Amino acid sequence: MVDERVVAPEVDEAERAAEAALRPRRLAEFVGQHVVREQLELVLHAALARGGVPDHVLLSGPPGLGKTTLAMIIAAELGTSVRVTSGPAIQHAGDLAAVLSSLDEGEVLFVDEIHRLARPAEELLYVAMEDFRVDVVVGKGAGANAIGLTLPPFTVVGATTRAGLLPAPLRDRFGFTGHLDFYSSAELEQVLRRSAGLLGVDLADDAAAEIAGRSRGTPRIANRLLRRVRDWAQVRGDGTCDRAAARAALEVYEVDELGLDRLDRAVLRALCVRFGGGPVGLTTLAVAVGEEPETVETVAEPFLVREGLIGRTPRGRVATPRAWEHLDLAAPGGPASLFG
Ligand SMILES: Nc1ncnc2c1ncn2[C@@H]1O[C@H](COP(=O)(O)OP(=O)(O)OP(=O)(O)O)[C@@H](O)[C@H]1O
Repeated sequence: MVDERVVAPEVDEAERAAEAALRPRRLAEFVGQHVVREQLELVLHAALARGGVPDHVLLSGPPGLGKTTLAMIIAAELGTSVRVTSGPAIQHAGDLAAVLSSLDEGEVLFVDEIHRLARPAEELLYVAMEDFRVDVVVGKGAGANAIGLTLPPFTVVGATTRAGLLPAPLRDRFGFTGHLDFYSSAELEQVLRRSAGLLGVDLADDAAAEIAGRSRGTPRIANRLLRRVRDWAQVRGDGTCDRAAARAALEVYEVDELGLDRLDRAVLRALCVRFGGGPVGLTTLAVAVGEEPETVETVAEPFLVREGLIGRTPRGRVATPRAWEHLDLAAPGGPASLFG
């Protein structure tokens, strides 16, 4: 159930290509995130005016909000190319040394999930960021020798969903940190209209609003839902992406008006109906919906908490009045229960 979630904020390899086609290429096309955009624009344009490289950039925020897109945009704005790697892809410090020593002057090195770099690679990286130098070890055992290599200036763009997990020495090497926040519905509508144009989909305004409202503040989810609505319109409808098509398509995928899917609603319903609104412990709640506690905690709960549908207390999870309202149920002790 979890792997196929249409509202998952993560992406798999198959979807990457579809996403790449929808990526804004320049800052001016990047929707929303006004503060980060303006700050970045200053950093980049000042570097361009000086003819040097900008400070290293750290982008933090939940998945699907545009960190990779911004990294590509930074390279484009600087008129340079980008090398892409990620924390988990770098097994040994030597792998990172090889990447660093092959960088051309002014290039951007994008390190996704930078908080997942192994400690030796992390140390190598912050020395390289500070001094544009990397020590390459040649040979093995007693005969091993470290040779210092000077690197041409370059810019690291690091992306992380967990800025707090970055060790201070690495975090401090970033001269600019931008935090990406969830998008408003109006911003997501703008993302959707732009994507629809690129996909050749005729998207009615009310359909854009309908999809945006169910996209959990995340452009990746908005674009994914748009593709599902387009499919529905082609197969079941007459190709028109209007509000009726959007509603029907998203019903097929069990995404409700708030953007909750089947698992989210199962958790909410169990909490309200089976446990009378809680408090109930995570494990008990997970057993009630037939999932692992970790799945409930990492997949369903963050959005339910963010939406103010459930609360976490020291004694367990509790349903808020909004949860009962969303499920169309009368809250215990509420006015409706006096009569029901
Ligand atoms: N501000 C934006 N304007 C337009 N489209 C956007 C914006 N932000 C993200 N997108 C689109 O959303 C999709 C996901 O963006 P991206 O891959 O950059 O997210 P991410 O934060 O790097 O996620 P992850 O960390 O999971 O890789 C892409 O198709 C991208 O084009």
